[in-house]
Amino acid sequence: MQFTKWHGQGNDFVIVNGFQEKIEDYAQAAVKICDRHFGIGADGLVIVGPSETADFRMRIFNSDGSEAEMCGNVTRCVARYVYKYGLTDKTKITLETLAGPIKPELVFENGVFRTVRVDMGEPRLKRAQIPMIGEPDVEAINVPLVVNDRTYNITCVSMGNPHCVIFVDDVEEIDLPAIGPLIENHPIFPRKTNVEFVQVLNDREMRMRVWERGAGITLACGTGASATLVAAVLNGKAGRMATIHLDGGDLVVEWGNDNHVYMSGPAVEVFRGEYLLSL
Ligand SMILES: N[C@H](CCC[C@H](N)C(=O)O)C(=O)O
Repeated sequence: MQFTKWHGQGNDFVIVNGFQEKIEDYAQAAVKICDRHFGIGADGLVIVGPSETADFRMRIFNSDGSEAEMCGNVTRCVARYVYKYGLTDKTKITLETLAGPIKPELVFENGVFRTVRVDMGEPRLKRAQIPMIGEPDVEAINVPLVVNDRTYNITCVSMGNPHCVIFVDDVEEIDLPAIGPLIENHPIFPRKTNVEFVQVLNDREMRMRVWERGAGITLACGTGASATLVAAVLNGKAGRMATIHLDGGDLVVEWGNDNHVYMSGPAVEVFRGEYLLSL
């Protein structure tokens, strides 16, 4: 199976051309391919294939085999991938995802590629939309969640996938491997959740570390950065545009007056190759 390996600020993915490659069991393939010792190694497997409603359909599988509704970092990589490999000559594309249509745009300056800006769509804030248990039409903004006798004030935002955002004084003090999975798998989240710990530096900058649903600690999370900005605005902690400093690099996120969230950042192809194991 031919593949190409990309990353968005260190959040890395194997991208497969679904027009050419046929994979029987995506979940099983994701676990094998994402294994960093017995496989290629990645945070996720992404298949780009035909769509009846958009330019392409993008399916995202976490390294544990679970399918995610959306992934921000790989959306930037897919936009560059389809353009670079001649699957399209458009610089503004629409991707069909389980989170709805997502619109990345390749930004060039004087003919030189600069960045990818993604229309991530609108944030969903009602508990039923996250999803999380509780009054379905009520939002969860700065509400308490008790985990191991410690209370965390959480703000939940869906970007098509669920995010639990927690503001803290010092993100470096957070024992992410210990607390991340407890919140990811908390019974209040029927489809689990991604978990973001955020330290506000000023009203235009935040530091964020993430425990991702189905993948654990990653170096960056595009939907998580988007959810972080929205949560910060809702809590009066930042303006509607900010730089999110992640372990793997920075992402710039803006919550537009059209209620769409826009995320900008790089996309890098690291290598391409042929995967030989039977899937
Ligand atoms: N683990 C996430 C999917 C990948 C999201 C992240 N890598 C991003 O860049 O948005 C989930 O299960 O919702």
